[in-house]
Amino acid sequence: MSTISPEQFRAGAESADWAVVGDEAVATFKTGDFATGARFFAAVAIVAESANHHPDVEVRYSSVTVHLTTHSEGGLTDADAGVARRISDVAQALGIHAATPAR
Ligand SMILES: C[C@H](O)[C@H](O)[C@H]1CNC2=NC(N)=NC(=O)C2=N1
Repeated sequence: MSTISPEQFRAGAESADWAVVGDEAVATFKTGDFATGARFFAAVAIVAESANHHPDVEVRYSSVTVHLTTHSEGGLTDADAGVARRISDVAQALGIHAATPAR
């Protein structure tokens, strides 16, 4: 699997939640409290396991930040775009909004 451009990632992720920063895509979800963050992380983990593609996740009291990259390729791939789309879908289903990424 070869790496993709930021534009290709954004097209695949189909969501404005994500910013491309260097070799990774990052989104911060405003969960509001720790219990919601834990529930959201559990849903992210299910997505990651089913895709066999795992993000780095920071769970904080009122937000969860998700970092996606393909370690084996050293950059963004279609796997990252696909997992990003599914994570954004899960957030929407849980009523969780992303912070507007810095462009
Ligand atoms: C053996 C296993 O399939 C690989 O280690 C997978 C697991 N999850 C992964 N996740 C991410 N983000 N990058 C990878 O290269 C990767 N590789």
